[in-house]
Amino acid sequence: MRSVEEHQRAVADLIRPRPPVTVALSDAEGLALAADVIAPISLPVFDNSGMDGYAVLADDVAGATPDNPVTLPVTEDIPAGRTDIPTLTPGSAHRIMTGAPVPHGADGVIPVEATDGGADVVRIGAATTRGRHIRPAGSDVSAGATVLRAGQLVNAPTAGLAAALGLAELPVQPRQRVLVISTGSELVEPGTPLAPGQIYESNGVMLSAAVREAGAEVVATATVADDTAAFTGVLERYGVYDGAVDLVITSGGVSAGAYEVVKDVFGRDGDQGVHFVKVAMQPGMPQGIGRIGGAGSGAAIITLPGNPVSAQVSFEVFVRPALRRAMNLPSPDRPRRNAVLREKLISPAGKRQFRRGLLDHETATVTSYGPPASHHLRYLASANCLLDIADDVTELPAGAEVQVWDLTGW
Ligand SMILES: Nc1nc2c(c(=O)[nH]1)N[C@H]1C(S)=C(S)[C@@H](COP(=O)(O)OP(=O)(O)OC[C@H]3O[C@@H](n4cnc5c(N)ncnc54)[C@H](O)[C@@H]3O)O[C@H]1N2
Ligand code: MOO
Repeated sequence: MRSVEEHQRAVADLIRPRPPVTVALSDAEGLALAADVIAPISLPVFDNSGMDGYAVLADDVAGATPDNPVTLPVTEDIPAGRTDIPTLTPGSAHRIMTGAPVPHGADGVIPVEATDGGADVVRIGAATTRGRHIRPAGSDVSAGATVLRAGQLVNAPTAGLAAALGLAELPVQPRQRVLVISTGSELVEPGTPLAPGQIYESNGVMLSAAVREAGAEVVATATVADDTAAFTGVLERYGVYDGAVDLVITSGGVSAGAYEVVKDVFGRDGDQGVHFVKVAMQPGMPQGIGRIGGAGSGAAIITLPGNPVSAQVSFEVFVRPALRRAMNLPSPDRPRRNAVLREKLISPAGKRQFRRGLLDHETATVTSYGPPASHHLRYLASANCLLDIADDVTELPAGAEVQVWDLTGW
């Protein structure tokens, strides 16, 4: 059996970054920048007012106080968006709005609150200093400066900065394109009646959500019966052989039964580029890994076990970190921390066990949540961590320190 670390490395090697692309700003959100961003213009673009008020010459209002105001004629009105820039003649004021270009010759702005707000003539009850309430061109960003670095995540403020600089597109590390396939003749779509022996398909929904949460794109979520032709038909339909998919994630059909469609399609001995291995972990022992169409080319494929908890835990342990690394996204691994176990726990010898848990962040204590068997999806659904129990540990007493993976963290 291979170790969890060995399989993690194999999956990380398999899922390779796509070449960078340039995309519209709205499509760049949540992706890593693939290159530094150089400011094409300065910010602010022009000297502009930081206040609604009156542009003046500081010398003209020297000594003005509420009891001893200075009265000036208002010779221009400058709303934001005015594109001609007037010149202030000494001894006059221009009414100006926040963000509007400061007229040539003005060196200060008096906020409207310190005036009587006059439209033709204004009484100004405060002095000002040179540059007061004027935001100089280039005081935030100088044209030519490197404002964002390759690898930085495009988030709300970075997207905002790019837009402020007039950039409609950004170079990014694109999302991995993932096709999720659930296998099993017993599976029925939620919302339709169940016949005896049938169950509702849940892995596809769950793994697709996990793919998107990891920052990747779901090309499609398909369900196929245990039928090799149906399976390869799905690969063809969604362009797996045509370069439209980077990674195929399957669930089910990889254990030791008579109808193991995934093993039947790719062969059990690895000669078709997909290797079926046992990983010393619980849940998630039967795994498959390879490339459809041969080692060097084609889409990557990870075949996850069908038991729902096995599938989701395997995704957390192997696929999520590799996907995020390939997209250069931050925190590919869930945050890990030590917590004190609140009750005794047993674990199988020779397997690294990932138990579902409830972590109390404040007290750094953890309780195991639900039984270890891999069909107990209910407990995983409300767990907030995985307890990571080493393969040589068979029993942990209450009060023991245990490593947990914080599923609420990034
Ligand atoms: N003789 C052996 N039997 C099994 C072994 C073994 O080593 N020898 N391994 C067990 C372990 S561990 C696991 S995990 C499972 C993995 O089996 P498969 O990957 O082949 O999965 P299936 O048999 O197709 O399904 C297992 C279980 O999960 C349900 N399932 C599958 N897909 C879905 C889905 N999309 N939505 C909801 N539920 C799904 C399926 O109905 C089964 O109950 O094998 C053990 N057996
Ligand atoms: O590996 Mo299976 O996941 O134990 O149930």
